[in-house]
Amino acid sequence: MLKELASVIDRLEDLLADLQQQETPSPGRVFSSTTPEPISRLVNHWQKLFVGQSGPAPSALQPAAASGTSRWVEELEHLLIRLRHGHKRLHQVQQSTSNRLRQTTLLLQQSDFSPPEADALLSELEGPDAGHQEQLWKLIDCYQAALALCTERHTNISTSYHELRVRLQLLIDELPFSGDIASELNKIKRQLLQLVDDNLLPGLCLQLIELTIEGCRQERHNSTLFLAQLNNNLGEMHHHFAISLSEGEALFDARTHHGHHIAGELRAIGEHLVSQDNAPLKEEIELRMRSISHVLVQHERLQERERSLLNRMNAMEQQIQSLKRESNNFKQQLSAQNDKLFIDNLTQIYNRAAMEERLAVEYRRWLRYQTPLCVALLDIDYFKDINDRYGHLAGDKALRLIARTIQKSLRDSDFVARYGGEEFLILLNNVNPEHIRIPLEKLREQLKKIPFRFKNERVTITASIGATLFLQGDNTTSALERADQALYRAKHEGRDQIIIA
Ligand SMILES: Nc1nc2c(ncn2[C@@H]2O[C@H](COP(=O)(O)OP(=O)(O)OP(=O)(O)O)[C@@H](O)[C@H]2O)c(=O)[nH]1
Repeated sequence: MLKELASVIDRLEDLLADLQQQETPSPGRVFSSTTPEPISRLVNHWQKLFVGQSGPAPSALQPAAASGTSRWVEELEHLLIRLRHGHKRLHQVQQSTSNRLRQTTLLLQQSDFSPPEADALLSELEGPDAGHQEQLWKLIDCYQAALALCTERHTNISTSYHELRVRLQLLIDELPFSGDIASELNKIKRQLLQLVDDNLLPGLCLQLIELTIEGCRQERHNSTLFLAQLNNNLGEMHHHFAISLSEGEALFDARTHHGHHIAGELRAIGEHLVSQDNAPLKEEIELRMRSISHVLVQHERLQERERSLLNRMNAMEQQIQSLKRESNNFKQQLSAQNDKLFIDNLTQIYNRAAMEERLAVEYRRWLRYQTPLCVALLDIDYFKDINDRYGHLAGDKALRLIARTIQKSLRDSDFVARYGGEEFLILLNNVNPEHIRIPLEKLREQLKKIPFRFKNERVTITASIGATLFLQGDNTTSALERADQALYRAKHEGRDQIIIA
């Protein structure tokens, strides 16, 4: 992809150079607007003498494209700066990705658990520009953990099957793919939720790694296609432009030549008129007039060529417009993809990645201004029972409604993200430290009031909340840990309650 981007930049630079050259007034250019054009002066002169009209030269001789050119130059210069910047960033990302993946590869090669399919995947991973390296890295981590759990050859197992499944579900939510890849990922997620045999976990991890790589490949393919198309368009545009320029120059030369011819004829008429006033003079004039009308025919042909030149310039303008439309589409796709990176697939609220960013921002703000900041963890009570009794689809539906209710219950300036499977993180900024219980109680009550109905049964879902204010000397981890401990207490002291630590 870097290669294609580089050649797009090359083409744009060529085009820009040509446009800039054309923009500079020069007597040798057909569209120069400042230099009086010899041919238009001549035609004007000729019109005065023979047709009895004076005025500006025919419109085809006007510098029609001159004002448009400077606009193109500006736009192209702008585009070039952005492309060069993008090229540099892509290069840096590729470098860091390949370094990290090389480390991963080494790590996995050292493990004696990797089955033969893993080798094929590893060689894919070694490719220089695999995307989403963060998620791949985490998936490989999960894969290693799953293998360790299955073989039980590692004594210091810290991750349980349950935790691993929850981690994998979260990772799936973070993957920003759409279409077939997204539905395959959802299938795996469902399998994770219903998995009875934990020995199948390593296989599911491998499938996830494979899908992520495929997703990256598709993304790369789409970007490469776009760049190739852009490159083609620019190539075509450049071709038209080169033809237009050389045609313009040829036209100018031809016109100058014909201009001289007409001027010579006019001079000859003048000389004969002065020196003779008899019959042979009339004959001579007739002869010259025939010659002039021949030149006129040629002149009309030149005008036709000029019209076609203008048409070509119009085609170019349209191509630039379509190029702009394509670039805009691409930009929109990229920003949609970016949004997806921070939105949880199921609930459509912020995901954990977004939460990490926001928490860091709020923490820095708290350090600077010391306005009270509260972090709360909310976990749905006995959610496993909902899944077990009414099915995972019902569980999914409940999660969506719960997320929406939390969002509605809070102020716009507060922040909520899906922290884990049925766990949510809430940030309340600028709160009155004496009254942080009030909005959280209101939220707990509203969740309890949601009229869930599964299999015709009225079901009440409750939530436990652990919350804390950021205190002197805190960092994000220590505050989160305190909120987590508070949540743990809320669960163990009977659930459906709030503990503020
Ligand atoms: N339907 C559905 N279930 C999910 C999702 N993510 C996590 N879960 C389920 O949420 C349940 C969480 O169970 P536990 O961690 O045992 O907790 P719990 O049953 O809520 O019990 P307590 O938290 O102790 O009150 C598990 O059954 C997960 O499979 C999801 O995206 N959709």
